[in-house]
Amino acid sequence: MSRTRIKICGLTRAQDVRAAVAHGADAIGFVFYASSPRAVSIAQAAELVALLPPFVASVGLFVNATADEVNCVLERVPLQLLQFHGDEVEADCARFGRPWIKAARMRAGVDLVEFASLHPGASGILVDAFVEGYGGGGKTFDWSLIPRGFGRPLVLSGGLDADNVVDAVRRIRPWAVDVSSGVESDKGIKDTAKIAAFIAGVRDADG
Ligand SMILES: O=C(O)c1ccccc1N[C@@H]1O[C@H](COP(=O)(O)O)[C@@H](O)[C@H]1O
Repeated sequence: MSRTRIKICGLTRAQDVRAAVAHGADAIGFVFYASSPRAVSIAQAAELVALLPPFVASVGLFVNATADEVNCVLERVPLQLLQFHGDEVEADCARFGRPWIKAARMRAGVDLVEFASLHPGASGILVDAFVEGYGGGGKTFDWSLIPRGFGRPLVLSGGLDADNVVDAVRRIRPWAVDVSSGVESDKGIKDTAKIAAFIAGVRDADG
């Protein structure tokens, strides 16, 4: 069984980037959504991305951004993966020539297979709880909405933390997990001990 990849999202400080990398994160997410308390400026993101060593991916999170807004970020920040977390359709996501993932906001009635079929070019489908403000709400959802044998790389997110991630990984066996609130002491401020415990939990579940 392959190792579950780990993305830590919503970083705003150099020490948090260093901590996530030191504890073994595979990817670091930067939020380019002005309404988020974790939003970073282009200049701030460029400085933080420069701290990443080889083989730790930089991910840019966007919510209903215009092409100009995304291109403006891409001109200054070397992002390896784009995460679209709003109401974007396939064409909105595919126009930048970069690998991308698409978030599904999960609640009763969402058909994940149908959702995924509408985003054939996505490298993976991220599942998050349906919350006001599009994401980063620290809220779990009913994991039984994820069909068995989903067939696309699945990124599990939404209210994960060190306490529930072991069970989540054992039950769902996602390609990757993504966490923001569950490793914070305050919005946008990560807690090194929580990052360490979260990553240890994933490794424990991987066995
Ligand atoms: O982090 C945010 O502020 C954010 C804002 C808007 C959309 C998505 C956002 N974050 C993503 O939300 C999920 C779940 O986060 P949490 O662990 O429940 O806080 C995750 O994929 C973040 O990347």
